[in-house]
Amino acid sequence: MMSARGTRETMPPALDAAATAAVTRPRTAPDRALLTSLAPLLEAWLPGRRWFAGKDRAITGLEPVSATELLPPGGSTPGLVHLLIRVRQPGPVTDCYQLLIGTHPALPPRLSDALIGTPEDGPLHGQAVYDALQDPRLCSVLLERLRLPGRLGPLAFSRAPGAAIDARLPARILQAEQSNSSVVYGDALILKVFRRVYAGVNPDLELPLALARAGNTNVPPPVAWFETAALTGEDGSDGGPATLGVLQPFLAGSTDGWQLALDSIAAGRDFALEARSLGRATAEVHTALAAALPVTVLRRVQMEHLTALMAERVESTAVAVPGLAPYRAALAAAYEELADLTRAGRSWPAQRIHGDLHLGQALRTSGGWSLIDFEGEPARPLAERRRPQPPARDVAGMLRSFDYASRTGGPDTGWTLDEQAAWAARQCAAYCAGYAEAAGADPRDDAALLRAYETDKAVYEVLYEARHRPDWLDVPMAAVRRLAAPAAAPPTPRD
Ligand SMILES: Nc1ncnc2c1ncn2[C@@H]1O[C@H](COP(=O)(O)OP(=O)(O)O)[C@@H](O)[C@H]1O
Ligand SMILES: O=P(O)(O)O[C@H]1O[C@H](CO)[C@@H](O[C@H]2O[C@H](CO)[C@@H](O)[C@H](O)[C@H]2O)[C@H](O)[C@H]1O
Repeated sequence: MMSARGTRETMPPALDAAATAAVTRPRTAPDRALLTSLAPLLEAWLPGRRWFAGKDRAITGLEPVSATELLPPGGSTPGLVHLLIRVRQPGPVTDCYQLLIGTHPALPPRLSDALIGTPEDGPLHGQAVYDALQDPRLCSVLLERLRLPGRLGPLAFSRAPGAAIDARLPARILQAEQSNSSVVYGDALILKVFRRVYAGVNPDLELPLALARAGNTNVPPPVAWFETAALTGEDGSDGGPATLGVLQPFLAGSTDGWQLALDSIAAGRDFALEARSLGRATAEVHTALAAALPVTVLRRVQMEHLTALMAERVESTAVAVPGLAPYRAALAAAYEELADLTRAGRSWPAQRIHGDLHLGQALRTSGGWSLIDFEGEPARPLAERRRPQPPARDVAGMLRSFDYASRTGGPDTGWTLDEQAAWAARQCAAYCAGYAEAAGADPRDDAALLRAYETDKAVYEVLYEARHRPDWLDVPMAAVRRLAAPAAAPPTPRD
């Protein structure tokens, strides 16, 4: 576990006496009475959250993992309780979720959208219980905790050496529906609070910390973070501490690559210079990760495992999205081609990578591109996400994103399908050329690997769109049709 550093400091004037008392008064035991009174409200509230992964299954029970007071609940002033709960649902694993629960004797109307409910009995009887991350005042309490490294019950707060945190920065909640919840403090810092929590260090802390220590500047360096003491693993084992949240610099004035790409399509501008520079930034991050963290070589056994996972994804997605079924065999051919190469003795270098790279994960500032959100594919077990993988997976993710941008922005501009494909091909070529400049190797030279990863990502997207944005389903389905007919789909073009 990363050790808590630093010493206690005097409290800033912005926090009141109640907050001062609470942050130094830990309460560690899971509070069953508290959860019992909250359970019916949470069971109704959780399925409506974008970050709740179990929307397709009924909740059969909630179990407390820990309940930690940050401000005493139940009184005449707002309270704040940090909760970790396991959500029981049919299926082999029970997910653990992080909730920050605000309590208020009379919830102000500005917080009405955050209301979870009002318990009819138990310790919070009559109090409004709400999502504390919607309340700037309670978000400030969390920032104050991060300013003061140390322990609070099972929670451990750490700060990067030399990092200064001004706890008076006003909090603003990012409203966009995301996999997690993020709070911006005064346009200077952003705190990502992980909602679904896994035993072990989250790559969204691990990789940016490793990159910061290696001097890489393409990723915002963690300023502070918090963890919980040993959490049981997904398989019931003792999985060790789990990362709960990461505070990092907010890149004010940045625009994400997705928006920039759509703007450039709408304005009829080319994006190739940006794509090229994004390719270079990706390669620089990969090079730094390979130097900072363990690397390996994937031989036959590992590649067979990898291609088996890809094939499994096709099968399970075809069950959930029947429109994919006719392409199953043709898609699997891309994975077979890789497996054939390994059987012939070919091996591939693997290293830690981003794992879910797309244009929305790239922020353009005046100083260049920054990459964010190193969590990897959120639905996969943490151990799998932390395994070294071929960097081509990230490259393929970005290539898919250029295809998405052209098919989303192109029709509004009146482009034909050929014009959309030509735009995407130009950006893919520029991105790969930029990558090659910085990495010394061109990802297009490994066409079988790139095609397998593009295929795997397109299949992932089919399920993602079917679940979250059915109107967008045809974007990855069009890619599936193209990738399933490789003779008609030329390899990624060169400049
Ligand atoms: N360092 C940052 N600076 C500016 N904006 C950021 C930063 N980190 C994240 N964001 C914004 O917050 C959004 C959510 O962050 P992300 O890490 O992708 O969270 P999630 O895991 O919930 O998808 C991003 O789409 C981006 O717009
Ligand atoms: O929430 P995350 O950023 O972790 O990623 C998920 O949501 C993305 C959509 O917001 C989704 O990305 C897909 O759509 C993008 C356009 O909205 C496109 O640029 C990506 O290439 C495409 O994969 C992502 O797959 C999903 O994991």
